[in-house]
This record gives sequence, structure tokens and C-alpha cells, in this order.
Amino acid sequence: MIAAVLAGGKARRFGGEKLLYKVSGKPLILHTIGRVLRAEKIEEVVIVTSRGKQEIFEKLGFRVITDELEVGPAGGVYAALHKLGDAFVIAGDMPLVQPEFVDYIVEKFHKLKPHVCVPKWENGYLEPLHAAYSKSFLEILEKQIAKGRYMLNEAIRLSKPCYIKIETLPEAWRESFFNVNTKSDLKKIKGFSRV
Ligand SMILES: Nc1nc2c(ncn2[C@@H]2O[C@H](COP(=O)(O)OP(=O)(O)OP(=O)(O)O)[C@@H](O)[C@H]2O)c(=O)[nH]1
Ligand SMILES: [Mg+2]
Repeated sequence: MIAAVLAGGKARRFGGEKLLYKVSGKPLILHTIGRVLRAEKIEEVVIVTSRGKQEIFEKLGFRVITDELEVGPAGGVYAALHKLGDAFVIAGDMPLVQPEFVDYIVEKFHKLKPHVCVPKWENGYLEPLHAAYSKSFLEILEKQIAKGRYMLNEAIRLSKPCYIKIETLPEAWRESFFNVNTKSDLKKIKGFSRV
């Protein structure tokens, strides 16, 4: 399966180009990509960014596609499914993603053939930027976007999803969801020695 790594957005909380910020000597997004590529079920990584940022990400040596709609992460998912087909979607700011967890989600996705295979917390919160999407989800997403409804969570709830109960998974996989939003989040990272 292709992994679509979302790399658009404004990074207002971080300030500056968050995903190119160097952490332990390499851009943050390359930590995420390195981990994702260790998943056995991922064959290729494609970066999905906003129009105008294509060139800066192409310098990293990966295939880059751009958003067609400027509606935040939902637009990134839209571009990924439209241009690539089925994809495992992950935010570029999730440098502690667990390769085994990615494989687990992709395996479930292939077995159950849902619109989306997405992790779900006990309180109902979903992790839509760490999920496997079917191209068939486009139809639902498109209708929601046309109505001005850009929340992926909402579109997922209207689809036929497969929910992965987070409380049933190994504790260690939870660090997969850690994402860097502010500069002080960088201090919380202890996992880079294992990258
Ligand atoms: N392709 C694409 N990715 C996006 C877009 N908006 C956000 N992302 C990505 O989605 C992930 C989650 O983004 P957030 O951390 O919620 O938002 P952000 O824009 O990076 O930062 P804030 O402005 O501080 O909220 C990050 O990997 C972003 O790069 C977008 O419009 N298009
Ligand atoms: Mg974030």
C-alpha cells in the first residue's frame, strides 16, 4: 500500500516550516517517513502538500503531490485518494509512528474492506491522520466538502468504517499518535535513538 504523508497546513502553533525543522540532524518529516517505510505493508511514500510547497518537499527525494482543494487535512486526504487510490494516510508531524501498528491497520483494511480503517479511543475520539482509506471514501468526502463540512471525523462517521479499539492494542503503540504541534513538543520526544 502507498503511504500518503500529509505535509500541508500552516503550522501556526509551531511557527515556520515545522516539517523541515531539523530534529537530531534531519527534517522532522524524514523521521516520520523513515518509520513508515519500515512497515512491511508500505511499498512507497508520497508526500501530499499545499500548492506552492511542492518544490521544497521534492528536495527530500520523494514523490510529491499537491492539494486540489484548500480545506485543511481533509483536502490532503482528498488529493491522496484522488491521485493515488487506496492509501495509508499519516500526518508528517507524527515522528514516533510504530511500523508494526501501520502493518496492523493495513492488514485489517485489506481483510475487512471498509471505507476507512481508523483507530478509535474509548471516549469516541478518532485518529483520522493515522488511518487506511479506500478510494471509495472519496464520494462521501466530496459530498461533505461540497457542503462546507471539512472534518474528517464527521465524514468517517457517515461512511462504513472499521474502528480499531485503541485500548485493545499494545500500550507501546500509543506513542504512534504523538504529534509535534509546538516547539516545546520536541522536548517530549525520547524515541529518536530508536529511529
Ligand atoms: N496536504 C495537506 N496537509 C495538511 C493541511 N493542513 C494540515 N496538514 C497536515 O496535517 C497534519 C496535521 O496538521 P496540524 O498539526 O493539525 O496542523 P498544522 O497546520 O500543521 O499546524 P497548526 O497551524 O498549528 O494547526 C500535519 O502533518 C500537516 O502538515 C492541508 O491543507 N493540506
Ligand atoms: Mg498536529
